[in-house]
Amino acid sequence: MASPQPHGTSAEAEHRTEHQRHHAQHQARSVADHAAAVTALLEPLHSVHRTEKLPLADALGRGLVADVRAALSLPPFANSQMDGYAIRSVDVPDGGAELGIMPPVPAGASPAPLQPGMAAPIMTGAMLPAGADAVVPIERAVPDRFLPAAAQAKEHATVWLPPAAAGTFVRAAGSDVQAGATALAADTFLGPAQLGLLAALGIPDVTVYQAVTILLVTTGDEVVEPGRELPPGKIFDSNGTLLEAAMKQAGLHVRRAGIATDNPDALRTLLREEGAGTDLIVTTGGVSQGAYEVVRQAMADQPVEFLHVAMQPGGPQGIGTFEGRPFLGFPGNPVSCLVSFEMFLRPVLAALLGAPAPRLPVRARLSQPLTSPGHKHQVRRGTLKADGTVELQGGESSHLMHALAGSNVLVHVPEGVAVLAAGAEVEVWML
Ligand SMILES: Nc1nc2c(c(=O)[nH]1)N[C@H]1C(S)=C(S)[C@@H](COP(=O)(O)OP(=O)(O)OC[C@H]3O[C@@H](n4cnc5c(N)ncnc54)[C@H](O)[C@@H]3O)O[C@H]1N2
Ligand code: MOO
Repeated sequence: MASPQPHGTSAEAEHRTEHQRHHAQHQARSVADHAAAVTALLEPLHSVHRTEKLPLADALGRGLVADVRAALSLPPFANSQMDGYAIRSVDVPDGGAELGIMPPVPAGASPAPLQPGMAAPIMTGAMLPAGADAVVPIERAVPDRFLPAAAQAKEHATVWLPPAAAGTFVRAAGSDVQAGATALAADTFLGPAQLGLLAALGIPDVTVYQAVTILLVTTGDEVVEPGRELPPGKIFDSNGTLLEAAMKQAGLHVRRAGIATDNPDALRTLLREEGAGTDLIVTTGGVSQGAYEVVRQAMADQPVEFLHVAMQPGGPQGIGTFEGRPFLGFPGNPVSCLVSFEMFLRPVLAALLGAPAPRLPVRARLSQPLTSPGHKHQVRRGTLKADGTVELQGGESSHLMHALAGSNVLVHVPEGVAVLAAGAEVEVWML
């Protein structure tokens, strides 16, 4: 957390030194406080006016708007967990018993009640006949094969079965979910398992939050589209592809507007024209202290704040609205902009709209020591191994795209921690 702003009477404030004033102005905002600011900016997206009803398969990766109650129990009826014989457990004493055989019960049938002293051949998933309370798997029966229909049709066909306690290999009605229970809570992320549950409950479509549409603009006179010629002093645009892919993978809709040059008027025109109909503008670059900070310049007359978050990488950030449209200005370094997305945009949208899914935080042990600026939350990149150790990839610098590409986790070193030894436990987020 950021240290509290100095306060006191205005007379006391006047006595503050120039240095103190300068320091207060440049005090970094904590990660939590910036996440709260991003939440406040995007809160309007959490609205009943931004929901839609979709067939299940189209709702993959969205957030559920309201609780879903189970209209039926799952399983809806007691059924067999094995191919075998349905019995009344009291009919088979400890030493086993020879029982008469009733007509078989295939899955999908609604069987007649089980007569006392009889066994019904039953298939996995088939409804247990009334009166039956246990199933003996076919391989424990003698004979251990189902009789052919003709033999079974013969009168007095019998099978020897060992005893089975009541409930053996029976899947009780409602053992998964009870009718009337909350099957899924509002804001649940809808992955395959959640959609599968809705299907199991017989629900064909579901009300979800609309996908967020983002205008993504990368900036910089030095940045060239991949595939073009690379003049001296220029670099290829990696941020555009990196963030577009991250956003798409998170289920967001992305509109790319090419690369904006370091001309603020051109950038304003582009944001105005391309931003129409989008929920959020995200830019990369042009937010720090340089002489040609195009994003800062383009936002000069807009309610946009440029500040420093106590985080490395991803320290310089812009936040506000451009002509009323929510705006986030991520820093230009590739790792910085991805970390900004993972630290702010993904978790804030996940909390507001149930999607995208938040990153899975796990505890891991460092395989080597590290140092971190104690006054910042550091985000390193690493490889989580099967033995629960994490190996850092590359240093802390935010231009290390190759090291990022070799990583599968973000490694968190919280504010206040300056040194960690090999073997120290850290939180990592699975990418
Ligand atoms: N005097 C200061 N200088 C810098 C500070 C600071 O606090 N004081 N902060 C540094 C940090 S930290 C970062 S992060 C960057 C952020 O700078 P900008 O957001 O203004 O970004 P640029 O200057 O435009 O670019 C930074 C870096 O990233 C490269 N870049 C930019 N766009 C792309 C792209 N689309 N694809 C690939 N690489 C890109 C760019 O060439 C620069 O190397 O500022 C530091 N400076
Ligand atoms: O925030 Mo900058 O991202 O440290 O490199």
